[in-house]
Amino acid sequence: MDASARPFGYGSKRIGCNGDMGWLEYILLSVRSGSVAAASLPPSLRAALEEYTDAVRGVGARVLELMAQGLGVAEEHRGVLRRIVAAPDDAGGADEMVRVNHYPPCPSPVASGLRGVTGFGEHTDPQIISVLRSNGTGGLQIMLLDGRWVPVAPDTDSLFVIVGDSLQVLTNGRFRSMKHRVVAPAEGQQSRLSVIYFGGPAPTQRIAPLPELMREGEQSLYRDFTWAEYKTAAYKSRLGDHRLGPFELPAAAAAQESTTKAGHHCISNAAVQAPAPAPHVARVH
Ligand SMILES: O=C(O)CCC(=O)C(=O)O
Ligand SMILES: [Fe+2]
Repeated sequence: MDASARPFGYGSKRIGCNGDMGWLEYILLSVRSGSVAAASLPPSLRAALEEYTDAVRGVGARVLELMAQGLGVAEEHRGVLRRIVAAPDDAGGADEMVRVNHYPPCPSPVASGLRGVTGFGEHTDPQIISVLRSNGTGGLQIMLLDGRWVPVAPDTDSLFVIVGDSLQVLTNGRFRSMKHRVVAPAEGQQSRLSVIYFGGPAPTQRIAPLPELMREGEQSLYRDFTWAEYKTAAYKSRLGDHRLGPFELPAAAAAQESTTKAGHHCISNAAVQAPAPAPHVARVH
């Protein structure tokens, strides 16, 4: 039976509340301390979730630090992005989630009642950073700036880092949140299993270009908003909507257009080979 994780828990086929469907079942868990979903988990699952989250949070934090460095942020401010995903509880706590997706082989598009074999429809992740791990099956695809979809080769030893919409805004468009989707395995193929950590900020966090990054005279491409505001808007939208659209100032559309034309390279959604997979990450699987 179809079910929907509203907002947390088990869901099947229904993604969100706005009619998006996919060939998958999933568990969506909030990892915020005191979250009802986490508190009601069996102790061993809760411990595994905490252990896994601690490990991938660390990877995400390191990647954010390297991104800040790559963007030329002075050494004493390198933690500026990382700290937004590590908001202390007295600041409302970072909004972190873990999602486990299971895509069984799809018998046929007709039997599934879906058009084609969409496992998870195209979308961008609204948060700051997502760290994804999967079993040895393919299916994940990312969209290049020219609109081409390219498959991400499966690699059980790699973590895939996805830039979220909020990071695009925090960097005033220097990093882009790119669309990704999952094609469900065909009949006879192995099921795909993925675990994704979503690093979001505290609800009250202002999402606006970081002053540490802005050049003299540079204007923000987005109007100011908080994470709570953006999350509410994202939950009301369809998966494939351009969710940042209503938050863009007119200059953003022009900037996007010119970068695309110039073939500017895009660093988001890169498959990142974990330097040396931490044993505690491996143990969870
Ligand atoms: O399951 C996957 O590989 C990706 C799923 C995804 O993009 C998501 O849950 O946001
Ligand atoms: Fe995603």
